[in-house]
Amino acid sequence: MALLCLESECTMNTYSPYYTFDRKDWKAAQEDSKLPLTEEEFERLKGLNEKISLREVRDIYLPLTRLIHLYVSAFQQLQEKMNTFTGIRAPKSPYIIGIAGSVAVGKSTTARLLQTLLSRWQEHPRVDLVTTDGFLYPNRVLEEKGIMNKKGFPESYDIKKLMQFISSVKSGQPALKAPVYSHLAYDILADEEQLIDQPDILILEGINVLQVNTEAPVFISDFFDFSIYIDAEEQDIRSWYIERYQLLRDTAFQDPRSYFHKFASLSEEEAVQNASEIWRSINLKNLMENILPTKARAKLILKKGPDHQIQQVLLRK
Ligand SMILES: Nc1ncnc2c1ncn2[C@@H]1O[C@H](COP(=O)(O)OP(=O)(O)O)[C@@H](O)[C@H]1O
Ligand SMILES: CC(C)(COP(=O)(O)O)[C@@H](O)C(=O)NCCC(=O)O
Repeated sequence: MALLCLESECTMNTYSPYYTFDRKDWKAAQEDSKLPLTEEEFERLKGLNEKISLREVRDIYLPLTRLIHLYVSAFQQLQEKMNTFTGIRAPKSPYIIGIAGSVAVGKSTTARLLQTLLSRWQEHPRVDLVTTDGFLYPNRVLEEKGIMNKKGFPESYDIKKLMQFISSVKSGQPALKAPVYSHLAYDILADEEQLIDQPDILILEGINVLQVNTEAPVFISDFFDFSIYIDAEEQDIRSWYIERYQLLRDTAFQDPRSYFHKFASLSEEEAVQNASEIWRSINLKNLMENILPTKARAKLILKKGPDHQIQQVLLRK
């Protein structure tokens, strides 16, 4: 059975650079209607984010991982052929997937979902996930630079360090270490590292991964084999940001170690006001100036509706 619908069945403009699928077309990409996930596996996925619906996993994310699996298999076969052609037994180079989009659009949920689903294939069981927040400058440096209110903007990242890291991963280097950011501490954790040791697939997730800089000779995305931009209407993302902030106020902010502990006792109304202000002055500005302009650079765009359901999938030809 065809994995993707025929051109005539798809909502497709023949001369668009994208194949455009609505939910129905995308769903048709499934091999059969039953979910090839065990109860236990689905429970594990629910553990990633209890708001994810089984229907969404079955209709959208499973077909998506099947598609990515095709790309990874082709990549792995090409690597083997190249090794035969060159006679060089080069270290195995991981398949790298970038996931971009606004703060609060659902990048980390999607990344964790894809990590879990992609690792079910025996051809690529080792799927690592790195988030670019680990490459933010520590608060001390951001304060010195006077850009504490610019967290997430291009200048707040140690981009050289991120370039060095992604280039080493792609070269197949073993035992690499990625720095770790804590949302609780709102800072880099100086005494923690994430070990990345020649995975089959590396997912790099972050608001900045498709950004380009006219002064740099190479960009992060030059190392990507596949890239995804998660898209949604601004007012929807804004309300997801505020909802998440309210949830954090009731949970993580209650922890005295939390950077935002001072906001734990805010009233409902004050919390909404505070979150709206952070959204307006930092995250919305960053979305408009630096994130949204990178959308067209992605291989695949997932367009979400107000309930987080994917309404449209655009795949670059
Ligand atoms: N597929 C989804 N279904 C339901 N809720 C979701 C989904 N993806 C994300 N969310 C919710 O949206 C908010 C932002 O998601 P998150 O993955 O943390 O975003 P990001 O990593 O882009 O900041 C969270 O509250 C999360 O629970
Ligand atoms: C840490 C972030 C910059 C996201 O980083 P990413 O992993 O996408 O590189 C963002 O979640 C953030 O904290 N922004 C600052 C404004 C705010 O507190 O929402």
